[in-house]
Amino acid sequence: MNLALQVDDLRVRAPGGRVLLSCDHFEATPGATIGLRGPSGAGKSTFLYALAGLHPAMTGHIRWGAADLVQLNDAARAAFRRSHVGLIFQDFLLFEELSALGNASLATAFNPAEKRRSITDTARDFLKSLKVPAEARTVDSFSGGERQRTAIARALAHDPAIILADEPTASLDRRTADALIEDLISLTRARNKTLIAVSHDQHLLDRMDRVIEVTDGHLQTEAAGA
Ligand SMILES: Nc1ncnc2c1ncn2[C@@H]1O[C@H](COP(=O)(O)OP(=O)(O)OP(=O)(O)O)[C@@H](O)[C@H]1O
Repeated sequence: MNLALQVDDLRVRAPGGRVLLSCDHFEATPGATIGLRGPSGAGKSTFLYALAGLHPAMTGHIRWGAADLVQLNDAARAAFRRSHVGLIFQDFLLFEELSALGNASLATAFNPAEKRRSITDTARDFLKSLKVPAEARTVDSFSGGERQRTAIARALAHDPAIILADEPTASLDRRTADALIEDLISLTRARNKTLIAVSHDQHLLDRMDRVIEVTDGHLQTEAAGA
């Protein structure tokens, strides 16, 4: 399925009606890797959440292939996310009483039986390569970095075509962060996934095809490379 991204006339509003983010036009071909950077409060996370169809107050168009997330209802947006989007949030949203594998393979609960095995296997592979204990402990005992890596394995386990990441390396030490960046980039490139990542991490931004500056609720002209 061709999931090229095309955003047009997008306005994302706060509950009071204030425009948090405006984007007249933005596009990305499948397989693109794009970094979003900018000052705190500029609207980076807002844009990322909008691209996932997670913002309640949007007008305009966010088209991933034939699906326009602005026009879809909540159930259809959720179905689109389940099939095509891997989300790596800043606050991880892990289930404390589950193991890393339990969290990373959560998508088994929402997918048909024939996909469950491959989701669990992929989750296990990612946890191993990210050096997270898969089943020894529940995640309530994990460090920030272990939680982050668990969240990343979860985002990738159902093999989504689109990966949206909010500061994926934020709580990792340099070495772990660099290893994670390599994993994310090699996976994205090998399987032609689209990766859009909010980050202040120059190591991550350096590996992206494009870096977009977000300032004061607007996407700025593109800077090539860093
Ligand atoms: N639900 C909301 N209601 C009102 N204002 C909001 C809401 N959500 C976000 N904002 C505001 O929108 C602006 C953009 O927030 P956003 O989280 O997108 O910024 P950011 O660029 O990701 O910042 P940071 O780097 O600090 O995470 C901020 O001023 C924030 O306070």
